[in-house]
Amino acid sequence: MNSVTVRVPAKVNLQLAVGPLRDDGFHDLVNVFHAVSIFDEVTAVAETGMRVRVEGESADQVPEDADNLAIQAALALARHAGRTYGVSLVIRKSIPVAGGMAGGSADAAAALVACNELWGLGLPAEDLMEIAADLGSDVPFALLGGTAVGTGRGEQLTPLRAGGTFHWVFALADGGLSTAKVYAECDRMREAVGEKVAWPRASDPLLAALREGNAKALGAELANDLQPAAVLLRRSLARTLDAGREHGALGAVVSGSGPTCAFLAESEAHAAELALSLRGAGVARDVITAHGPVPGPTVV
Ligand SMILES: C[C@](O)(CO)[C@H](O)COP(=O)(O)OP(=O)(O)OC[C@H]1O[C@@H](n2ccc(N)nc2=O)[C@H](O)[C@@H]1O
Ligand SMILES: Nc1ncnc2c1ncn2[C@@H]1O[C@H](COP(=O)(O)OP(=O)(O)OP(=O)(O)O)[C@@H](O)[C@H]1O
Repeated sequence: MNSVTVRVPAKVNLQLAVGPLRDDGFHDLVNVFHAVSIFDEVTAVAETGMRVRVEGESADQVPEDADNLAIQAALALARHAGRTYGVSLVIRKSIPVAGGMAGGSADAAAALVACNELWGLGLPAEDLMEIAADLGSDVPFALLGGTAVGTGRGEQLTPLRAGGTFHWVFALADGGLSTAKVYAECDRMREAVGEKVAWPRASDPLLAALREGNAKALGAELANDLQPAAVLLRRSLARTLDAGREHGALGAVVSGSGPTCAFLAESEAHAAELALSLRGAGVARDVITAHGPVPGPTVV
């Protein structure tokens, strides 16, 4: 085989409970991940050396050198296998860049799956998971897909069964937000009010709503501890979230470190209607609909 293409979804965080800052610079989390139907595609072609090219949505904002997470994933996999391998990666982006939807992590997960196949390594999922955790906190979930709760820095995963399909609307913003800066702002805001940071706990009502496939209950439980920091760094998000609520979203939340805002709808038709209203309200660069949960990286 000299070419493998993998399709990989974005994520939204249904609950992001941020605990205390650890000595290693990360925070302990309860992170309820949910993979949604916005996909990047990564094609790996056998070649000597390693290179990456990025096409599509905001491609100019993604590095095409060793900073690209997909190339880092390929290098880490080759190192793990103890051999020198070559690959040329082409990434077709649809997941918003630096949008809080783990686009870079998705590309890294897709590159692991594609290169494992291309190089005929046949490494088991556990090995890929280990490599993924070293690449970034969101990469293990990007490899898993579906719905799962992440603890530790988000890399220790327990899959969850969702009792149905949920329909989403995403409001994309102009420009991204740095994940590290949003976490730092969250710490600063907590310190400023002398908040004692509690150990993060999963929300039982949220997990019940997920199990039951109850969109109304899930909408009411969506929660993100990074949201106040993201809104402070990007004031316009307050208006975007308000617009979604005013137009009938069951729930409105910033996705991860933002600036993408996620709105839960009652049905596919309701999502289409809500998307139309949000476009009309002029509160986003673009508005797209999607559903979840969807499976993780898939060879196409
Ligand atoms: C905001 C989320 O996307 C929610 O899923 C993730 O927590 C971020 O995951 P990620 O982008 O894979 O982040 P990483 O590449 O692992 O870390 C980037 C930076 O985010 C901060 N970070 C990340 C994860 C975590 N549990 N605590 C943190 O404080 C740290 O400053 C870290 O240096
Ligand atoms: N393959 C990639 N796709 C997108 N960004 C990448 C990639 N590789 C490296 N990057 C860099 O990583 C930064 C963050 O990109 P990404 O799209 O993963 O952010 P994010 O969706 O906010 O991440 P998260 O939700 O995991 O915090 C970008 O600004 C870009 O410079």
